[in-house]
Amino acid sequence: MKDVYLFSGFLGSGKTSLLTDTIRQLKERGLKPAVLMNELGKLPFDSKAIEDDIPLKEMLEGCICCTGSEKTEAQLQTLLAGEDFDVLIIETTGAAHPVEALDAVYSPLFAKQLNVKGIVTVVDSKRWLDRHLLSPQMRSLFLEQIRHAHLLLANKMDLLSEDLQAKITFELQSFNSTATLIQTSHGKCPLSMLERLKGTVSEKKVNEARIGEQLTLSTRIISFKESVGKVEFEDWLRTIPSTIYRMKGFVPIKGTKNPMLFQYSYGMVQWLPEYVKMDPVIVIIGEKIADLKIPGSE
Ligand SMILES: Nc1nc2c(ncn2[C@@H]2O[C@H](COP(=O)(O)OP(=O)(O)OP(=O)(O)O)[C@@H](O)[C@H]2O)c(=O)[nH]1
Repeated sequence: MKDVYLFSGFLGSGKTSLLTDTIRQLKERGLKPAVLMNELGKLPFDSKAIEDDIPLKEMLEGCICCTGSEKTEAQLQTLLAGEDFDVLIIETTGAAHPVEALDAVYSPLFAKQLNVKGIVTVVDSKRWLDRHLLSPQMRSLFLEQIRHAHLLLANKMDLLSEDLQAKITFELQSFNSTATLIQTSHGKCPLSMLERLKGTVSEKKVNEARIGEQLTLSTRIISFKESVGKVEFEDWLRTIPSTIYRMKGFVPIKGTKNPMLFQYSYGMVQWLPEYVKMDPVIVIIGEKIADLKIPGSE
């Protein structure tokens, strides 16, 4: 399994700085990184920060979550098939919702090859202090990126007094008390902090940190043991909590030759026939998903 890190954070928060420093540390350890970068809101020279020997896929026309997951899947497949690497870093655009970016990475096609370690959100500490100046939509995105992080970097600490550094750390921690938080300048985060992330996916159990009502986004991969009736499955879908944000994969439906392609997002369901016999596996992304009983699975 290759470790995958998703770098999230508002525009200009320090993601590229984190990326270049992480690559340096990985190389020092003799590990080979690969990078998937999207260029929305970026200047083309951003990718020049990545040295030539690093496999790099850029998504110039848009962002990882809105160019369509097929495209991301294709990019990942090309990387997996054609490049030799140990660790994949995905730098999302500062305008991407981390749930959607995560969604693009969790294709059932390579669920068993990629070990998604988690979302690392870089917070522009000055912007945190000035968040009331953001539009409601942008503020909400900014807060979502922080809320869903598994590791939070309170960055640009060099620009703040000690009092403000303490204030921000306290505020961020109370906003997302499940993430590990570290103070950084210029995105300098020890590799060990990244490696310590437990990963968000497990076939058997779900890694879900729970403190009070605050939950971290988590993921489960479900393998089906037997075919299910379509009506039965759709009845079950009507019972699931609204904290299930996304499901996708291949469901073995009674009476069909191959498992059907299944997509679920925000209550919307889509079924498509599949002409190739794919593994009957779905990926679920959401909160409070540990106790879900899925028809047809164990
Ligand atoms: N003073 C200071 N400047 C920083 C720090 N981190 C990043 N910067 C600067 O902030 C600017 C944006 O940093 P990047 O690393 O490019 O941020 P980014 O999140 O990749 O930016 P986008 O790709 O545009 O979203 C650059 O000019 C960095 O040099 C920091 O900790 N302190």
